[in-house]
Amino acid sequence: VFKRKKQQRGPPSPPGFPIIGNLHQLGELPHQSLWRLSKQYGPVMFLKLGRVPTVVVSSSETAKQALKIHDLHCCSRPSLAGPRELSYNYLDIAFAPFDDYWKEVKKLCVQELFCPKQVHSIQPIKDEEVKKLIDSVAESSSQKTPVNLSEKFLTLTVGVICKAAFGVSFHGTVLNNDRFDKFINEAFLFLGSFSASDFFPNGGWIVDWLTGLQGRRERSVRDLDAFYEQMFDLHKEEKEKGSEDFVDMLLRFQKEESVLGVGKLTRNHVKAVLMNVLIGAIGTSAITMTWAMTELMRNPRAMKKLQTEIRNQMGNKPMITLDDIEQLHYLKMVVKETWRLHPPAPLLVPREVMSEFEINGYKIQPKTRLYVNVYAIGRDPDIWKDPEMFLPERFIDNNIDVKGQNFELLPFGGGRRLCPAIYMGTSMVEFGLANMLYHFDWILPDGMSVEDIDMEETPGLNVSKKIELQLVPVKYLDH
Ligand code: HEM
Repeated sequence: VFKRKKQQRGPPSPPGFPIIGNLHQLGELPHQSLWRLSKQYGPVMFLKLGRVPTVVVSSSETAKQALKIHDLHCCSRPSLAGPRELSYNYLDIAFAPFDDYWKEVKKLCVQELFCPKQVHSIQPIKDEEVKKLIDSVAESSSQKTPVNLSEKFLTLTVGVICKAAFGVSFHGTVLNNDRFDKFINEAFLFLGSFSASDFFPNGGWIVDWLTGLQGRRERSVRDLDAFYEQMFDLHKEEKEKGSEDFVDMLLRFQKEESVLGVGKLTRNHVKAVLMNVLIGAIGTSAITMTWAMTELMRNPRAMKKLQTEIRNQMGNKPMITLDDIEQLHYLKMVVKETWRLHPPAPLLVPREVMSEFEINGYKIQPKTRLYVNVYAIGRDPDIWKDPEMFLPERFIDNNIDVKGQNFELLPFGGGRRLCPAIYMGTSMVEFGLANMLYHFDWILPDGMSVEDIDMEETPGLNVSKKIELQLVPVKYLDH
């Protein structure tokens, strides 16, 4: 009787199979499959993913309960094979369990690495990188050829982040864009893709070994390690004197033993944090800019309104500044609307429950893996009128922001695990978009109509547009 009563108190669960449980229901794009399942089983759902008990919350109310009210019960991270290897055994911020080391290192990075002062200090780097982007797009516009915007946005963020992190440009070095894309894509795959050992902790590694996944993962760790080492060398040899970059800062923390109450930082700590910076910053920002441009192309009214706002603000000035960006209110609404429909991390980063708590009266047990489906929340018709429509104006009369306090819009997550670089990420996205829309008009390649724009997504920790966005730029000549 006791057993039955306890079971009754658990959240509703779709029926599963022995051994694999509900694994087969995840599909290629888990955030979408889980969204569909939540319509049937409700906003708190229990799944057995292989051996792992998992709870998915899919409404703003239940997200608030998890991320705010019960945050302290569930703000650890599960132990996963890819993240473990790429973070040198959890020496990073994003995948480290909730402990003293994580608390100290996150505080340090929030205060020094990702703070507004730092965002302002890297503005000259952004100006330089965006100028390269404008010049290369202008070349395509004179030849009337399409530009691969997914790739261009990635190049922009890689350029900015590498310079900000390592103090050196990697343009023209052995670490050219092609190779870097490959690194990043492989790393993303291993951080997000679910490997057998993540669901079958006792024997899954055999499957990973047999399928070759383990070998690929080890190669990816080796490649990235070699990359950090090369960048450290370049940093030592080439860096001009000047402002402190992320590596300078991390090396300074390494020397100041007293910075961390929990011990001295090693070279591997520095690499693990840099992994978070690279992976955290590059994909997310480029993905957002690409989706925003895609939605604007499908909504010419919003595109026109945004370009008019930017061009009125700029007059004939050649360079967009951070102060200009602050005046672009419609741009900010467009970015929020993009995040509502296309959150780059639609299931955030998985959490692990540390002690028992309840959501909607359902008991959640320690060691349960917890996903917050922010993709489902962004499309919830109880919160958003006409959720499938791209309508930036819906943000005019409300104060909904993305800082983790409005549980209907959570592109950066919330609670103790909130993304520490919201300002840095937002300003990167707004700056890149504003420049592309100020200097160019955009048309679809010959023979393509708005209905042909593809909206398919790629799987992974960060979900991007599957088919790269190709558009033809037309130079705006008023300045
Ligand atoms: C458009 C830009 C960005 C988006 C949408 C984004 C989104 C996110 C999300 C959803 C999480 C997980 C939150 C959770 O589990 O509740 C996260 C965590 C994190 N992000 Fe970002 N991010 C962005 C930019 C950045 C940048 C620029 C950096 C670093 C330079 C960064 C570094 C991190 C780190 C270190 C964490 C781990 C926090 C923790 O576990 O305590 N992110 N981000």
